[in-house]
Amino acid sequence: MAAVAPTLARRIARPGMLPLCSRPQAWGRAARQSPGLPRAPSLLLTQRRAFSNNKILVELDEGSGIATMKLKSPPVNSLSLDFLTEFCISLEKLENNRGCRGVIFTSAIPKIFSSGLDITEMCRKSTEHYAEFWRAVQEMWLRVYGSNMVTVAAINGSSPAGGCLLALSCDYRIMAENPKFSIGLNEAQLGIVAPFWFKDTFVNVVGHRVAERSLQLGCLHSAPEALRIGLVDELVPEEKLQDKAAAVIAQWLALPDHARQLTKSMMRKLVLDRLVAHREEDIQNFISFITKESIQKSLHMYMEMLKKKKG
Ligand SMILES: CCCCCCCCCCC/C=C/C(=O)SCCNC(=O)CCNC(=O)[C@H](O)C(C)(C)COP(=O)(O)OP(=O)(O)OC[C@H]1O[C@@H](n2cnc3c(N)ncnc32)[C@H](O)[C@@H]1OP(=O)(O)O
Repeated sequence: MAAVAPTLARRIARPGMLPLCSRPQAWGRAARQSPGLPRAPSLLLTQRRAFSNNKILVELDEGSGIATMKLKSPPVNSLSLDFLTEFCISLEKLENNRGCRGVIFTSAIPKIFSSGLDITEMCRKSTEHYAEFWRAVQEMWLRVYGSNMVTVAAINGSSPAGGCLLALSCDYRIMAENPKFSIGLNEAQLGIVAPFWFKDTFVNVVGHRVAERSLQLGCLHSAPEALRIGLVDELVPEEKLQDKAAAVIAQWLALPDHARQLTKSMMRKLVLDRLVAHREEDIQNFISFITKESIQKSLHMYMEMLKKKKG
């Protein structure tokens, strides 16, 4: 962990402190600026503001109000505690900026959107570490799924498990039309189980039957198959992905914010409230599950398999 990171991590994870997501988000937050006429972002003569931390590059186009969060944590954008902490801090900055109305999540790493939760964070660590890590995973989901902003995933690479969850939590998913890229909640293949809020998010996107089959088999779907089952909304050539994402956001932002935000809140509130109400219990469930010797063995074997595949 980088020198500064434990402090950042504690900001999110310290018990007794208000978690960041306790601020009202899609439910009960004032509407953002009035949208005005829809404008194509590329036609605007506007100022771009950029900020970054170690793992995420953020660029905000102040004219269109659209930000891009580029995940940049080599080799595979795995969602480590440090990464999740930096992600939530960057997203909070955008949430607090009333000029920012939409966010595109994409990757700066070729061929990989995100490889999901960092498996090493779940192997042979202390109970305190597991609690801190899992709270950060919850925080990422609560923030993205509950965001007032329009969120679009521009999926420019493979996106298993936690990477898929990030995409599923957005309002719209556009994937590069490369059949080698895959996406899905493949937890079962690792011998682990997607928690109820991963499952609920998935069901809300693809429906119960498709989700059940896909989750039980731990499927990773190729980009064309992901489109067919509704896991992503459209496929575009990779070079057009960012422009398409900006165009989609501009279209969504053309509607009055309060109507869109209240509708989003109505659609997502039940699922969000369920985790908020059972957050500590969910952390305890994670710890009981992940500390089982059989689960640790499964994760170890999976990591070995990844290494063998390489060499
Ligand atoms: C009763 C119910 C209770 C429920 C309680 C909860 C239970 C727990 C729930 C946990 C939910 C978990 C969610 C997850 O996200 S688990 C992670 C799933 N991710 C994967 O399966 C992806 C694995 N990775 C890959 O398939 C490939 O790496 C990938 C396609 C992403 C890239 O392939 P590529 O060939 O380009 O790169 P390499 O495979 O060589 O990988 C490079 C190095 O990166 C390491 N790596 C890859 N993925 C991860 C990862 N997710 N975490 C940590 N490290 C990762 C890989 O080992 C290589 O490392 P080395 O260079 O050191 O060998």
